[in-house]
This record gives sequence, structure tokens and C-alpha cells, in this order.
Amino acid sequence: MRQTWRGYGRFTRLAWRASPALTVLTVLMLVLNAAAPLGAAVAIGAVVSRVPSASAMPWAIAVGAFFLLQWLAIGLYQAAAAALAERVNALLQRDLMAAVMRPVGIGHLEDPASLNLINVGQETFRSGWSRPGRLARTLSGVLNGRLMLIGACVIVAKSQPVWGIALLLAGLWAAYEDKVASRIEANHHHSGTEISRRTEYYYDLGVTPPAAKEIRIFGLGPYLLDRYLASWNRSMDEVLAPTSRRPFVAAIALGAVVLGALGSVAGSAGGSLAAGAAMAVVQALMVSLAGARITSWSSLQTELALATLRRYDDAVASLASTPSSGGAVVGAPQREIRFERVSFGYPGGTGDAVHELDLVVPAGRSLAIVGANGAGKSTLVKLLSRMYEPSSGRISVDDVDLASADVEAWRSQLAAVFQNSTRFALTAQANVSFGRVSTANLDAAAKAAGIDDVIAALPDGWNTPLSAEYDGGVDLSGGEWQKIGLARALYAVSNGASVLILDEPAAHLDARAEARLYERFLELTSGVTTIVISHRFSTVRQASSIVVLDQGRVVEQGTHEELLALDGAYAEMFRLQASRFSEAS
Ligand SMILES: Nc1ncnc2c1ncn2[C@@H]1O[C@H](COP(=O)(O)OP(=O)(O)OP(=O)(O)O)[C@@H](O)[C@H]1O
Repeated sequence: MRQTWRGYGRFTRLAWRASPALTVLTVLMLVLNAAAPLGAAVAIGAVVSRVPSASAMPWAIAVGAFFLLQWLAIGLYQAAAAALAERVNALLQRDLMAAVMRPVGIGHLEDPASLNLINVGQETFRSGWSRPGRLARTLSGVLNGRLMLIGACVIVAKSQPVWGIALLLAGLWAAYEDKVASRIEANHHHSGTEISRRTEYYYDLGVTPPAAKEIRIFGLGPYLLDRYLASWNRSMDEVLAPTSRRPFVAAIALGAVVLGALGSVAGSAGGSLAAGAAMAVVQALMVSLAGARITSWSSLQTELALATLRRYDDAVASLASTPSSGGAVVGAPQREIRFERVSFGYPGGTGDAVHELDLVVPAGRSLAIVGANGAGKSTLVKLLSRMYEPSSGRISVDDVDLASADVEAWRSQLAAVFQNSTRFALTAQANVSFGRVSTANLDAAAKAAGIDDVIAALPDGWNTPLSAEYDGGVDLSGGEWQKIGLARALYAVSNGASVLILDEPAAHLDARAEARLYERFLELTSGVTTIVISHRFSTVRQASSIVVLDQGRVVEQGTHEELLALDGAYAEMFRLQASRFSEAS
């Protein structure tokens, strides 16, 4: 019970934050809407007791006025509550978005428990019933139902005290049982979030572009449809609670009381009970039944919305404990970036992806990292950009520990091209200058990345949306997208970023574009602290120094020539690739 009231309180504060005017209007119309039928019941009683006298006339007009008032109140109430509901939903979604983006790292986005909580944002898009904003509507049902019941009991009790009390008890019992059953149902409803996510995943796979090619080539359609349906049915089994019989028993008890009261009125009407009073009692009994129906309907909806509201609060609270920004401001590295005995394992992973790693990245020079798949190269970059925190060891920039540094200031020093950079369905300009106000260096960045001719050929140049899913939009090839990513990073460098991270910058490039990248590599990275991860030795050999990673540790380090002379893992990998190319040519 206390939990429910806390939920109502939380919702009221939210509604007030969303719009004080709409909150006041909603509450006023709510009360008017509940009071009008009771006023009408009393007025009808007065009409009946005065007919055929002319004094019945004002009461007849009052009956009409009460119905008119209710009609107006319902209309206004529905409009105000709908507007308030949408504002509350938007506010909650915004708060959740802010909370999800607040932690400095991305570990919470790969943790199933956090994802289940965060998923509440998606769920409310899917199911209108669960949206907390609906409380603006459903609370009216709860309040209306209660007011109608109590008002009806007062009217009945005036002439039939025993039946009035019986009606109150039966009505409250029915409302209580509905509430308990609804609470169980609502809690069940939210128990299946993991399976819901899975169901949604199958659906998205089937209807969105990323997997469309593989689905068709490998004939995955029937498999996906089967999995989708099975997963949906399982999720429904989990969310629908076994039905309790108690609300039905309580509803039958209420019906019996109403029937008994009607019988009693019929027995005494015209005798001990005046016709007018009898009419008011009959009308009040009907109002009480309508109240019970409204209570029952709104109970489940209210509990569903309250449960969702609690889940929003849980999600936001769980993220509040993850570290956010603040701390020493780190500028451009002057001497070095240093990794000292750094270890890190992914949450849910099988072991350390990086293990007691020692590495010095000299400032203003380029360092290439090579190693087999899974050696820990990308993980190193994620640790450097503080997407994750090391489980032990320290990463420092000119002796300032990154763990205690202000992450936003540090990230403003970074520019990166990731293996699969995000393809923003935004304009070409936004894709390159995203988040930065200056557009002065746009063309220079595009030229340096070798994408200037593609941009120039776009229907609306820099203003063309890079997505065929939007009007006037154009999609690019994998290699062109990679050049856009490169331009984004180079643009950031020209706007002050001092550390450039290139994770497989040539993976999608054709031979000519790749050759151009090597030719310009030293020029592009001159004076900038550059870390390049690549399996292509033609890129790697351009770097000032090279490290070889194996199972999360540095096993070799030196220049291209030094490492060839060492004749270790690097030399072996290099020879293998060189022989493949010479065989091919
Ligand atoms: N998000 C993740 N969750 C769990 N384990 C991960 C995650 N990302 C990477 N790993 C694991 O961490 C190890 C190192 O991965 P990492 O991506 O750093 O390798 P890499 O050297 O960049 O490989 P590649 O050359 O294939 O890109 C691998 O064993 C990988 O399976």
C-alpha cells in the first residue's frame, strides 16, 4: 500500500515538473468528473420526490446541468491527461537517456543486468499500456471509482444504513482484490525482459537492413520466423500471471449486496421509503456498480504503469553508482602515454584481455600495434579512451593517472577511427564535424581522407543525408564510409585533438586508396601522437615504432627494421604477408 502511495507521489512530482498548469487542470477535471454523477443522483431523487409539483423543475434542470458538467469535464480531462501523459513519458525517457550516457565507460551497455533495466525505455515505446504517463488517465479511474463508491454509499446509507455499510465493505473488498491481482500481474509482466529483448532481436533482424543480405543468402527466413514465434510465446508465458479467483468472488459479493439492496428498496418503496428517496438509492446503486467497474479496469493499468515507473527509477539509480566525469584536466601529451602493469578482463569474459601490460607511447610520434586476432589490440585503445577501467595497473599521460583525470577533457584530446565506425544517418557534414562548431577545416579533412571527390558528387554536397532511408539521402560503400570516419578523426585533429587512434584504418580500402593512405600516413600524423592498429604491414611499417601483442602482453617492440632483424613473431607475420602478395603478383 505504502509502495502505491509512494508511486502516486512520485508521479505527481513528475507531472508537476512536466507541466504545473496541465497537472492542476487534470486534477480539477478529475474531481468534477467524479462528483457530477453523484450530484445527478441526488437531483434525480429530488425530481422524483417533487413530481408532479412545479418545484421539481429546477431539480430537473440541475440533473441536466450535472450531466452537461460531466460531459464537459470528461472531454477536458481526457485532453489534459493525454497531453500530461506524453510530457511525463518524454521526461522519463530523457532522464533515462541522460543516465545511460552519464557513465564514462561503456561496460553497463554490455552487462545483461543493466541492459534489462535500461530496456524499460524501449518497452514503453512498444506497449502504450506500460507507459508511466498513463497514470494521468488511470489514476482518474482509481479516484473516480473510489469517489463514486463512497458517494453512492452515503446516498444509500441515508435511507438504508445497513445496505449502505454493506455496499461500502463489499465495494472496498472488490477494489482491494482487484488491486492485489493487478499488482501480481504487473510484476509478472516485467519479469521477462531478457526474453523480450531476445524476441525483439529476432524481429529486428528480420525487418532491418543490416542482416538482410545474410538472411536471404543463407535462407535464414524460416529459422528466424520460428525463433521469433517461439520466443514470443515464451515471453508471454512469463509475463501472464496465473489468474486468481479472488477478484471474481469479491465481485459476486458486491453484486449480491446490490441485489439485496434493490430488493430491500422494492420492499419498502412507497411505504417507509418515499418514492424520491427510493429513486435516489436505485440510482446510487447503479453508480456504485459503475464505480466498481472503473476501479477494476484502472487497477491493472495503474499497477502496470507504477511498475514501469519503479523500473525507470531503478535503472536511473543503478547507473547513478557508476563513475562519471570530474578530476584533473589532462592536456595534449608532452612526453608520453604510459601503460604500467595494466590488466583488464571484460565483464562476463573468460579471462584477461590485457594482462600486466607495460607500454610507452612516445608523444608526437606514431606507434603501430600488431598481433593476432584477439591479442588485445582494440582493448588497449578502449582502455586508453576510458571506455573501460583497468582492473589493475595504471595508465598515465605525462605522469597524470588517467583514472583520476577528467574524462571529457581527456577525450577532447582524442580522435579515433574504429574498425566499424558508426554510420550516422545524418548529413555528410554532421558525420565529419559532429559535435564541433567550427566548419572551417571540413574540406581539408575530406581531402586528407581522400573523400573530397565523393562529397563533391553528392546531390546536395555536404548537406546530403548519408542514408538511403531518408529523402534525398545517399548511402556510401564500406570504403567510403571508412574514409568518412578518417575525415572525422582528421577534422578533430585539426580542431585540437592531439592523440589519433586508427583501428584498422585500411580494412575497407581498395589498393589505390590504401596506397594513398600510406603515402600520406606520415604527413597526416606528423606531430600527433598516433596509435595505429593494423594487420597490413604496409601501414604498420610507416610507424616510428611497432609493438607486437600476444595474449594481452607486449612481446616485441622496435622499428620495422629492428623487428625484422630480431626474426621473431613480427618477422614471421611480415614474411607471411609479403609472400602472399608476391605470390599473388
Ligand atoms: N565486449 C567484449 N566482451 C567480452 N570479451 C571481449 C569483448 N571484446 C573483446 N573481447 C575479448 O577480448 C579479447 C581481446 O579482444 P580485442 O578486440 O582487444 O582483440 P584484437 O587484438 O583487437 O583482435 P582483432 O584483431 O580480431 O580485432 C578477445 O579474446 C575477445 O574475445
